[in-house]
Amino acid sequence: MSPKSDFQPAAPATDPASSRLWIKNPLDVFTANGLDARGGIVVSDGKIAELVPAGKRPSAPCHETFDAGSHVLLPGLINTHHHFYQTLTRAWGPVANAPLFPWLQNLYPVWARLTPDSLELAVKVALAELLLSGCTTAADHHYLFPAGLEDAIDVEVGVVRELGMRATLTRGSMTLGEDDGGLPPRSTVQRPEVILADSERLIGKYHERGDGAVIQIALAPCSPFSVTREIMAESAAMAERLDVRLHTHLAETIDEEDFCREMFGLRTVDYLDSVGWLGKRTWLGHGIHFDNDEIARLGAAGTAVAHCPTSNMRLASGTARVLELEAAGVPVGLGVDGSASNDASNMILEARQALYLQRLRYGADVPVERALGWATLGSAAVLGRTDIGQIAPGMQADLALFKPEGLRFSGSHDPVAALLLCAADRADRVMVGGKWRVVDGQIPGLDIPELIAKHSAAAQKIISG
Ligand SMILES: Nc1nc2[nH]c(O)nc2c(=O)[nH]1
Repeated sequence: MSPKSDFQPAAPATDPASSRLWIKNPLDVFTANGLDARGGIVVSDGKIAELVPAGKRPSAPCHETFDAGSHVLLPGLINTHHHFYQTLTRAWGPVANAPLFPWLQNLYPVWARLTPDSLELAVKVALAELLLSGCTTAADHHYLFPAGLEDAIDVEVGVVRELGMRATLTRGSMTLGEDDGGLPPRSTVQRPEVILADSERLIGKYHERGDGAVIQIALAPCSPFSVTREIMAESAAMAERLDVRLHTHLAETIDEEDFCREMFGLRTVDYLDSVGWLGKRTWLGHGIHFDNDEIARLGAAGTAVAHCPTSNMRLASGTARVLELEAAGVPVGLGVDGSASNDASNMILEARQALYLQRLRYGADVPVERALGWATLGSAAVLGRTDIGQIAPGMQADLALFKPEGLRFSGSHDPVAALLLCAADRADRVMVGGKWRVVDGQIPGLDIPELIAKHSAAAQKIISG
């Protein structure tokens, strides 16, 4: 039976500061902080104005109500690591069974054929998929800038704004080509001065600071085997000067660890330290192969980790030591990783994967709520944000509402646990900054069949050359 709802579709409020929406009496709620919001929450001016305890009403009148009696209410999920462009190369046969290095070596020449149009479609598919899975903020690591696609990040900004999400767009880079002992072909690397100039331009043009930021820019030399030490050090210096975050892949595979030893004579964390990256500004994609001493050093430095369980299983990269990282003080969030190594952009399913992978490592008493915590508050900390990732007064009204209904939920009891244990894969409603961006499981205004048709054609073209 569908719930009774007196929700009015998102017409712009005449006086947004005074308009109050009560998302009322959810079936269940996970606030990520232990606060009681079983009576619902009040949204006003794009933020969470009030939590309503069980059995109570809001402290002041509300102009609208949305009856959430059949919804589980979560903070909007936050994805900390992706490569949006890779939706064009999902489940590609030649690398379906390959580990990271050969996977990359086969894919680089394909990705070198990206164009502004194909990137735009790829980003739209990735973001639409994320949004429909309850994700409200996503970080992307874009590191391919072939001729004609110098404005890749500008293209991404346009799509993020169109879908009404938040994003941390990282200006990736590759400078260490095959000829110099790196992994990527020469055609995919850029000159450092080009990278640095574009990075500074993007920060000046798009980077928003403070609560409610929609677009943030971070600097992201790709990985130890694809960049020079110089671009790592220069990016760190720019990040310090312009006060933005730093992102890279680190400790993803044993091949990478071997590369660092052979190329730099260092283990990965020593390498990170040697280029000025061991600090609070930095979050690392994957972060799997650390020894005890390295975990302690990362924790002391406040360096964060984006845990990407599905990709790590798909590429057989290893299992991140998430509980030990957190115990040492490392902020940990979740990332779906690029769609060529996941191959889904689904944040609620990623939380399930994280739960199960970490249970395999640490035992069945890793709670469901801990995995939801990585996908919300943990991920917010990884991106350096204190205004999202939890349901609390003053936070941005970024929310994901799931309906545990249908065959896969039939017979389930605890609604929050059921989201992960019964494999919820689609949100019914998603709100970003007080605006509904998913309504009844759909993105208003987005023609998904048309998007799939265009995206599939672009995917075919990039593979065919
Ligand atoms: N999982 C991934 N790891 C990477 N390392 C690197 O240099 N690029 C990638 C990537 O795209 N995915």
